[in-house]
Amino acid sequence: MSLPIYLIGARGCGKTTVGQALSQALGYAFNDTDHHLQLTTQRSVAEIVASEGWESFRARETESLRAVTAPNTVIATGGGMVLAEANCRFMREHGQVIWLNAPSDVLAQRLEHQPEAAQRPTLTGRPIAEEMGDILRERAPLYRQTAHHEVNAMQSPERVVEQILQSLSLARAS
Ligand SMILES: Nc1ncnc2c1ncn2[C@@H]1O[C@H](COP(=O)(O)OP(=O)(O)OP(=O)(O)O)[C@@H](O)[C@H]1O
Ligand SMILES: O=C(O)C1=C[C@@H](O)[C@@H](O)[C@H](O)C1
Ligand SMILES: [Mg+2]
Repeated sequence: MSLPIYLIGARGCGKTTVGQALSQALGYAFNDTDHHLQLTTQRSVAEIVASEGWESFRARETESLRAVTAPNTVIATGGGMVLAEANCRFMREHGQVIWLNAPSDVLAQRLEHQPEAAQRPTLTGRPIAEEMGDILRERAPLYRQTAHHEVNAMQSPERVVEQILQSLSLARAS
């Protein structure tokens, strides 16, 4: 039995895309806190935020994190999972945490190409490039502190998977 692997990072860094590929490479299950929340509530992120507000969404995502945590599972987390210190502690204590790091202009470009507005309602009300700059300034220290390993998420998803596998086996050897 192996510990879960949590992928953390800002919107658009590839947690869902890379997480699915990583789970296949390892023969692990895959789960995603945003998808879990959608399935259990039958509502999108935008709908939950519109009816209950961000604070309620954040409480629900903490529950999702706990619900999807299982051995031999790759878990893609919501971009704001690190905002609650208890979530950061929980992930570090229960598994290996990987930060997929990419600069805000790359993230903004990906999100402009594939906005998925139901999954990603605006966080600040500002244009996407500015929003991602603000969000990364606020959250980069949290991603950095929480992660056991940081991986450059500007590479192809296949390459990101390889780098994660490398970090994990290096970690096991040390
Ligand atoms: N390494 C990559 N290179 C190029 N494009 C990528 C890469 N990873 C993801 N993408 C693209 O970026 C977009 C966002 O990816 P994805 O949904 O996996 O991000 P996410 O981190 O799960 O975002 P969220 O926090 O909103 O769930 C998608 O269109 C995806 O195809
Ligand atoms: O960055 C964020 O705060 C978010 C990212 C998404 O994964 C969703 O969890 C939600 O849209 C909030
Ligand atoms: Mg995702």
